[in-house]
Amino acid sequence: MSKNILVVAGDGIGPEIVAEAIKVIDALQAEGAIDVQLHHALVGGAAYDEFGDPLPESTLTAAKAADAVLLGAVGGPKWEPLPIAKRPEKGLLGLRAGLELFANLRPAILYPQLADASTLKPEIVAGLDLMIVRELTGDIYFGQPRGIETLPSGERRGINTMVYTESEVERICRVAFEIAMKRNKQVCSVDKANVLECTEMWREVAIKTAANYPEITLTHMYVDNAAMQLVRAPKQFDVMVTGNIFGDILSDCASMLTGSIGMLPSASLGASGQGMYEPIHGSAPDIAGRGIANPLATILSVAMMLRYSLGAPDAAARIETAVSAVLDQGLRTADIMSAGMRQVGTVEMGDAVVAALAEAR
Ligand SMILES: NC(=O)c1ccc[n+]([C@@H]2O[C@H](COP(=O)([O-])OP(=O)(O)OC[C@H]3O[C@@H](n4cnc5c(N)ncnc54)[C@H](O)[C@@H]3O)[C@@H](O)[C@H]2O)c1
Ligand SMILES: CC(C)[C@H](C(=O)O)[C@@H](O)C(=O)O
Ligand SMILES: [Mg+2]
Repeated sequence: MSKNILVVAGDGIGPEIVAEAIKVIDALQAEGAIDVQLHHALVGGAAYDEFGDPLPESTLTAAKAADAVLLGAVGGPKWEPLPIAKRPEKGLLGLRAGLELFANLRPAILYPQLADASTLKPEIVAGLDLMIVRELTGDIYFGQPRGIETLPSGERRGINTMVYTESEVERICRVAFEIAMKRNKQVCSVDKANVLECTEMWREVAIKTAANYPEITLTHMYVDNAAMQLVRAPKQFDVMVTGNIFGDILSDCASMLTGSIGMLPSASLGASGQGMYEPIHGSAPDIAGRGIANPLATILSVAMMLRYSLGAPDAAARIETAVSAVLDQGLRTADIMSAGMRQVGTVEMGDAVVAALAEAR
């Protein structure tokens, strides 16, 4: 039976990179490898401009009805900062929370062809295959109280609150442990338990939950050290599990080990099989409209979507093989360009992946 994908192209480079991902979906559909129907909706700045609301009710309803959501990126200087309730990020955060997508998987894999593009020396980064499991619907992103208030003195005070319940920590740790069971059975939980009670509890719950997974080796690291270790010796990690804000920051950091933030896909999953798939990067306003954005993170997000939500692991693997083939051909967008390679734009890169897909059968 046909599966429904809600496409949310978003703002900035969002529509440019999503167009290339759709080409890949269309190519798989044309040859009968998948059976999907695409629907489109607005979130973020585009939705704010059209409806005065960064997350229109109709979009959330359509997202809930879909088997999967493919999202480009949202936001940009035109809309930030607006009054907090209207900020476009509320659109994306509202979508994640509305769909209860608490588990954000952010794999950071170095394609060997991009060893030159990594910010680390080849011997330190070769073979990197890291999975960051980021909690996505809690933490300081959603904790109350929040806001900006004016004190009697007239000075303003900005407030955000880091909050986790035990059950929220337990369920994200379980996701990380289940993933680790299919990998090297090693999980590093990243926290700031030396300072923040919320993450002190995180660590306790992680240890308690790990008791259900006797084969797992669970280690703990403070987030500041983890950031340093990621750029010092990233291969010491296999699966990292962490909260929303730490995971946001660490995954951007890890992306550069793979050559570019334009290479990292993500899957946001809940308790059902439904998921939202998006590159980890943003709307890149500095390069929007120039046709130079790297579409590979979005195309690789389609592969994750096929694997995790649409039950098409073979098609997913073919996309990953096609991406590798295109890199073998020496094609590089500007962000991953290195000596001796051929620089291409967003559209040419997407076309090359579609062409390679036919070969990857
Ligand atoms: N998931 C999302 O929708 C998401 C994620 C992060 C940021 N944002 C939003 O995006 C806007 C811009 O944020 P930012 O500049 O801090 O982060 P960003 O990720 O958009 O860009 C950071 C840098 O990486 C580059 N970059 C990002 N994606 C690229 C790609 N595919 N190819 C080549 N280069 C790429 C950009 O040109 C920029 O120099 C903000 O409004 C922010 O809130 C949205
Ligand atoms: C745009 C923003 C709300 C978002 C986040 O912080 O989660 C982004 O940085 C991401 O990594 O997806
Ligand atoms: Mg981020």
